[in-house]
Amino acid sequence: PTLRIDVVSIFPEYLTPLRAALLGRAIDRGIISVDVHDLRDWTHDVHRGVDDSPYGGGPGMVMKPEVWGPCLDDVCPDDALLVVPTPAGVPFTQSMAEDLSRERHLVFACGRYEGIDQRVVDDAATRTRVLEVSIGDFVLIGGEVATIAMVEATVRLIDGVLGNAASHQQDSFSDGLLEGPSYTRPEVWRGLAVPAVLRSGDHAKIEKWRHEESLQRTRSRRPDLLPADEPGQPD
Ligand SMILES: Nc1nc2cc(Br)ccc2s1
Repeated sequence: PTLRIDVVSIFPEYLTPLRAALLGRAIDRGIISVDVHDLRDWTHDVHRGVDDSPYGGGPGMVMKPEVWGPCLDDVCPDDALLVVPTPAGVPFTQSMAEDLSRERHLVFACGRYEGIDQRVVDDAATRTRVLEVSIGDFVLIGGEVATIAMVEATVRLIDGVLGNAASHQQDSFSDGLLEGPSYTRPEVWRGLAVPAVLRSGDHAKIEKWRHEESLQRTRSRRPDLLPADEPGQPD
């Protein structure tokens, strides 16, 4: 395949959405491969324990290095890129998705609890490239949903995955602004009409109107995305 994806989780069934719809088709067509591993297969004890209390005290549990280490030894070769979703990670962006889509082999380590013993990442970093990545300023229960989001954002960029109808060429962040409103038939729905300009056939006017809508929406929802020369920049 163009891209090999391995995911490690204590809830492998959480990753089944990766086999549905367009991503499932990409697997069937051999564009990508997705293998999910149950971290508990690398436990040693009869209780298949994966976590323990945190040194220094505090709430919650930490995932054991003695389980994660051998797992990544088997699942993550040195030439792969290890991606560790965590609220404490660098922000995941479209640009990072583009970088990941050019990789040959991605390994996602899904943590739960308060996270994975830091020495697992530190040890892996002596052999391979490691990215600790956040998908947003909110805390999930584990890294699985973040992994699904990052895989979807990454795989859709690989040639052949999206039909050309759903091309990613005009992605909403392509000009750095938020996408404005979209409309389709009927022309009037529940008394609401489609903006007349969109039915004018005047493509220059339509393009101008759409850019203005994008700017207006970006000013109101994401002033941080505004280019320096646009009014409305946060101080
Ligand atoms: N936004 C995110 N929240 C979490 C929580 C855990 Br627990 C593991 C990974 C992530 S990524």
